[in-house]
Amino acid sequence: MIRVHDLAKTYPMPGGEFPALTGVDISVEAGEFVAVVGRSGSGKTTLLNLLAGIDRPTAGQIRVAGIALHEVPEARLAAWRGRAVGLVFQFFQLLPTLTVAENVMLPMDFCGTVPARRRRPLALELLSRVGIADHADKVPAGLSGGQQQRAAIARALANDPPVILADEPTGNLDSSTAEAVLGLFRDLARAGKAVVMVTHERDLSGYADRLVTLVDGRVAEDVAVSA
Ligand SMILES: Nc1ncnc2c1ncn2[C@@H]1O[C@H](COP(=O)(O)OP(=O)(O)OP(=O)(O)O)[C@@H](O)[C@H]1O
Repeated sequence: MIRVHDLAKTYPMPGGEFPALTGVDISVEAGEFVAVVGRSGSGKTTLLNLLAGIDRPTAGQIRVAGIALHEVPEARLAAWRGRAVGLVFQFFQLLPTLTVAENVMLPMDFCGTVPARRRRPLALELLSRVGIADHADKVPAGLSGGQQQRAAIARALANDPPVILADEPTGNLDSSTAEAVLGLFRDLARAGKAVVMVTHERDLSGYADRLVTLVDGRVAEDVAVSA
């Protein structure tokens, strides 16, 4: 589902180019949950943004959900992303003036893949899947942090994308809520999604399948997580 080969990303800096990623090789299959760890500045968010087609690589190959992101024109990326990738962020990024159900329906409205009359029932189904159907008609501010992250995960699933990318999704949650969210990602992988999560969580056993460690923009380690 994800194939990255010899990927590089440099950022222009006053003194020259800064190499944020160099020679990165990573593969993620459907049904796999891969955690990406590394110190601040090691390139984790840069990698996730490249996988999401939010940013473009400087060099190398990056194939995600059937498309070669290093080749495809920028204009096609937004439509591709809406169907192929579900994004989850540390601070949830729910729209505060919409209800939780309306937030989940937004990607459906944007892509038009779900017929209009099916959107709310599907949003309620997804909210029930993440355990917060009772909160569908509240605005996000009326929910706890963990509940807001569940809502954001439901939104990421709106168009049934094969790939879920999460950037520190537990970074703003207490430890028991964080474990529940990790469990949701594990279950999504078991249901066939390819899940890549940037994280500072230390103990991923029982959740992630693989741990990729970035050091200074390079893959220092790519190992199975022991159960
Ligand atoms: N737009 C940019 N312009 C210049 N340098 C950047 C830009 N974005 C990131 N960088 C640099 O690239 C490196 C990698 O950044 P990145 O945000 O990917 O790291 P990270 O591992 O996600 O860090 P953190 O854990 O703090 O979020 C850092 O040194 C950062 O300063």
